[in-house]
Amino acid sequence: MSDNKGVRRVNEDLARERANCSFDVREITFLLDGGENNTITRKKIEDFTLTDELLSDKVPDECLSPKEKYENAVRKSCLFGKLVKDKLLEFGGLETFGPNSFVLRRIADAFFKEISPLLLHLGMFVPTILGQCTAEQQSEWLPRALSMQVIGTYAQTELGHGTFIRGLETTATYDPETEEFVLHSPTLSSFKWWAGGLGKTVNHCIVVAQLHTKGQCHGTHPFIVQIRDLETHQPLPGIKVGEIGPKLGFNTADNGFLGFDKYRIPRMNMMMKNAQILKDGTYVKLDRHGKMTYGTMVFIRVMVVNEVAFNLAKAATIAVRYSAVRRQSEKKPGEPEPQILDYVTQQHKLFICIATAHALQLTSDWLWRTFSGVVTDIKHGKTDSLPEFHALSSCLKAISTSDAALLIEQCRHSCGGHGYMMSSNLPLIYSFVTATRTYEGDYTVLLLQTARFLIKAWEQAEAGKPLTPTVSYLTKYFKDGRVPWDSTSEGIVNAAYGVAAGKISACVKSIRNRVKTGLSYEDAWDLTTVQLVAAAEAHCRAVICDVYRSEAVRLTEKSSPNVRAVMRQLTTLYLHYWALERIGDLLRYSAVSEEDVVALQQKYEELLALIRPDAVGLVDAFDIRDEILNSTLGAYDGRVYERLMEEALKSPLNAEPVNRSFHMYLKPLMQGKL
Ligand SMILES: CCCCC/C=C\C/C=C\C/C=C\C/C=C\CCCC(=O)SCCNC(=O)CCNC(=O)[C@H](O)C(C)(C)COP(=O)(O)OP(=O)(O)OC[C@H]1O[C@@H](n2cnc3c(N)ncnc32)[C@H](O)[C@@H]1OP(=O)(O)O
Ligand SMILES: Cc1cc2nc3c(=O)[nH]c(=O)nc-3n(C[C@H](O)[C@H](O)[C@H](O)COP(=O)(O)OP(=O)(O)OC[C@H]3O[C@@H](n4cnc5c(N)ncnc54)[C@H](O)[C@@H]3O)c2cc1C
Repeated sequence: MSDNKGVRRVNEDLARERANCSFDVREITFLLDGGENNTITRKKIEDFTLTDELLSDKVPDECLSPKEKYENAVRKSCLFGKLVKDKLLEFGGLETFGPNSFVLRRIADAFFKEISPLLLHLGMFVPTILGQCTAEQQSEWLPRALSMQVIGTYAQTELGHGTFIRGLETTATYDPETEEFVLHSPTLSSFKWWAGGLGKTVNHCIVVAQLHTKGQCHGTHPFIVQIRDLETHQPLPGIKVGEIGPKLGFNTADNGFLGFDKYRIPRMNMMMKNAQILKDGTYVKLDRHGKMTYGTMVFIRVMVVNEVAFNLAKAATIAVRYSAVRRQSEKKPGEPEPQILDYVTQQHKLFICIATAHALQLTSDWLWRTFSGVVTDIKHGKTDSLPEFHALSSCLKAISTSDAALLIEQCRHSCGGHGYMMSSNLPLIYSFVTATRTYEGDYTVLLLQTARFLIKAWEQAEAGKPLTPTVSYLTKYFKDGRVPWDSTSEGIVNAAYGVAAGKISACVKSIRNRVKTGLSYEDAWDLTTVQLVAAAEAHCRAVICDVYRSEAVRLTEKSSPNVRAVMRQLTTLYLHYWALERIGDLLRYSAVSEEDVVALQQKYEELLALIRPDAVGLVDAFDIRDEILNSTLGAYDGRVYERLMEEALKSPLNAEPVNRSFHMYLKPLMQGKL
């Protein structure tokens, strides 16, 4: 579907693909948007936000200097921020920042090829105020933050520590005399490092620091800290702040560093929902669970699953449309060059990207609903569901970001040389998504968090105790022996759970055997971490396969037969792909036979052929507007070569026929005068 305005002649191959598509593209768009009404609202918002006047960039962003790029990003952020403030709240007020904030995120991509310097303001500063402040503090900070009088970020990571939060060195020492906290950076490694927008943009930030009072340290807590003057924007006395320099991506996010020299903030600037300091310096802990101050990280991990699903959908749209337009080589001598989409290897590279985008999107919707339940529980003082949710969100964040980054890179490979052009947008999509594997909790570290939970769950199963929903399968597989094999979708999901259970069991055995040799539990755990990461990955894959399969069935119950058929083909393709990828595990833990493996491969190849005629329709159904795709290769009309040339001509190097370096260096070199 496209209502893109001003679309010129569509490439003939793309037009033919669309004519041959077996289903009504709009139907799948509605499914992915969560209903027709959501699609209508999204399109309305897109229509009045994505105007040429706001978006036009005479020189491509990637041709600007770092400083110009940043300034352009600030300009657009302010325009975008004003738009959100003035207009978008009409579409549901603050509620817009619930699931509908995904629409805002989507539109933001039309404004920023990289990142808005204000992303962390809306993405982390505001959510932390909501999650970590008392009602009284919220009434002070939230209106100022939402009206952008106060612009903030989230400064937790330091030069010396990111993963190990308990190891952070910045101190916040309470002084009862003045009722203030004294923030201090005692070492170079204690300097805050990385916070987005900190380098040049924000005037406030949330600082995570070790709280000291009455001579005792109570661990890390969040504080709201003003770092720049609201009028002059100069850093305040006692603050050392700057930008950390060029990175693989995120280059318009002005990630920054920050150090404190005995810098004072009022007592009430400690975010006091989960712990308080009384005027006399008494520490009062309100968090019965103990990790409630990590709440913003959990929230962002949930958001990130959706974020990477959307970015993978963008990459798949670009690569599939390009593959329908691009013709190369010959299959049989003398025949016309085929569309590269007709190569089975190309289908193998790309259809898994479409299926994974669906799998992650549906899993993310399910995760969001589960998260809402946990938040409601917490509001009622119940924190029992938190350990399971932490384990679930950690592994889903790790696997979704890692899979998406690998598959986006695969989309780039599938576009050959042109995929390497910045104007294809694939390099920027990749550089953005590959960072998600690291920030908000590194891949390995988060999988090891899930593994802790899985090992405990296994021990509970052994003791005959009840298990929480996402690990209840362990009871079923709590026995030695191989899982029966059955090649239906349900059978493959069961086998995936069987593999996870087998791997968890192997980890438990390994740890126990090592402990028996006299090692401490910690050492035995450490030596088993390669297996533990693999077990957590297997668990997570089983969950994604299960949720994707069951959600796709549920969502398409009322769909037309053709939509149901193509959605079924995609889920089956996904399950077969992962069964084949993990065939070694299946041979080890299930009763799959050699003939079954041959049948799996054959079915997988049949599915590629079945999906082929609908591939362009499937990416059209993501309904990502050209302004948001930002790609010479992926635009709806398929005018790939024209766009590549148009963009090339915008290069500043083409502004003059001869560059001055010819006269300065080349000519002297040619004439032996250098
Ligand atoms: C235009 C519209 C805008 C709207 C925006 C919307 C969307 C945008 C979406 C996304 C983009 C947003 C922003 C993106 C840009 C960049 C953002 C980057 C920001 C950052 O990058 S910001 C820094 C994040 N930095 C980390 O992410 C550090 C990772 N490091 C940790 O997270 C911890 O350090 C850990 C967990 C490794 C160890 O922590 P530890 O040492 O204290 O704990 P320990 O290992 O001892 O565990 C003791 C017991 O606590 C349990 N436990 C731990 N954590 C828990 C939790 N969260 N909940 C419940 N239980 C938890 C354990 O499971 C265990 O349980 P048990 O004992 O039962 O096993
Ligand atoms: C683009 C980007 C934006 C960011 N934005 C912010 C921000 O706005 N605010 C903020 O506070 N932070 C931010 N960060 C920091 C980010 O959260 C951290 O980089 C991340 O949590 C990883 O921590 P680290 O850098 O300390 O990695 P390290 O922990 O040093 O990891 C290095 C390696 O050691 C391994 N490792 C570490 N610990 C263990 C362990 N226990 N077991 C096994 N292996 C281990 C890791 O797996 C990894 O391979 C950002 C980072 C990036 C890249």
